[in-house]
Amino acid sequence: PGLYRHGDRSPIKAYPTDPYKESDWPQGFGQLSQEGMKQHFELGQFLTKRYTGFLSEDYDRHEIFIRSTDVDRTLMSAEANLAGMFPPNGSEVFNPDLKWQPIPVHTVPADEEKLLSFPLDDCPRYTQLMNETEKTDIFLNMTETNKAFIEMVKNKTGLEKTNIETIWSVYDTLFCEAKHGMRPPDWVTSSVMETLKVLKNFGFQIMFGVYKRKEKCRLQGGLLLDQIIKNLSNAAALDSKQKVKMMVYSAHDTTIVALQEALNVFNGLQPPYASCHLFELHQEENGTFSVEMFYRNDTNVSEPYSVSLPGCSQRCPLQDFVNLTREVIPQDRNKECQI
Ligand SMILES: CCCNC(=O)[C@H](O)[C@@H](O)C(=O)O
Repeated sequence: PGLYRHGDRSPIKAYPTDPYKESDWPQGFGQLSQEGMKQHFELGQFLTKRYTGFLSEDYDRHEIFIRSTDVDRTLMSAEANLAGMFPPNGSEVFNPDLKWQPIPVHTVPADEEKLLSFPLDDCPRYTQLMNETEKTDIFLNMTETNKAFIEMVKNKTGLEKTNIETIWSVYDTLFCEAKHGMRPPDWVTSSVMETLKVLKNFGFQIMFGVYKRKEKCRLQGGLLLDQIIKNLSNAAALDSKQKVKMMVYSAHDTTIVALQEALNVFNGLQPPYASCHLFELHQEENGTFSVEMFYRNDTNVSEPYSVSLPGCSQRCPLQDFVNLTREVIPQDRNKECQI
């Protein structure tokens, strides 16, 4: 299975005093840019190259299944990714002037999405854990230390309330504008961006970690990890009818963070555009199965980073992988969410 974040996009929104408005973006807010399309086309080429010999050269609908959140930027990222993975050759060409073939991208309506959108907002116990997180020393120190800075951002941006979450949004908007050559207002110096970045990453760290990580993960990313483990176990089952060799999930930065915190391998940084977490199931000589994980978060290096589950070797026996992750897999999430 592979999980990736969509590619480069326009900001989700503007802050009140932002000189740039939705009309300054070719497709408006929250939309995949051509840079984002290229990023996923390239990731698709990487995946096909990496799995040459495992996946058939030609697209085979029995071998790969793609699911995306029902959001334009993730649906379009998956389409660009598949254009990179499976350009048609020979008999697959349906239009000689077009090196592209349609490949299904599955999804579910946003209000029914429970696998790929995090944090899920249907869990009172998780809300309680987040309220408790905001009372921890580490959170209070972070907000106290940056009190004047947050106040300055509030005044400059015209935001009614500023907290760690809304700071994420200001950083995101300024980051997207800078990436697309839009000059920031004078108050946005490089040190302001650096502090915003630290606070933004802190926002990701507290989302599923820092305080009661395991319980937060049981209620959030553990749902996705449970599904991935089921995919791996089915593939390893002797009588495996499952022909699907690769499950691909097209999602968001918070999806990757939720999953990586459940695995206790999160590096504390927002996953970059088109970053990709890979699980590979390998069969050993003796017939047993092992899981290897990789995280491709830097396209300047040719190979993705190996990622080890804490307490297990990089090539982790499937049974150990299941045992070591059991504590973040919810047994009865509805019950665990009640307060
Ligand atoms: C409220 C906006 C939430 N942000 C998103 O959905 C983005 O896709 C974000 O998750 C990302 O990966 O950029």
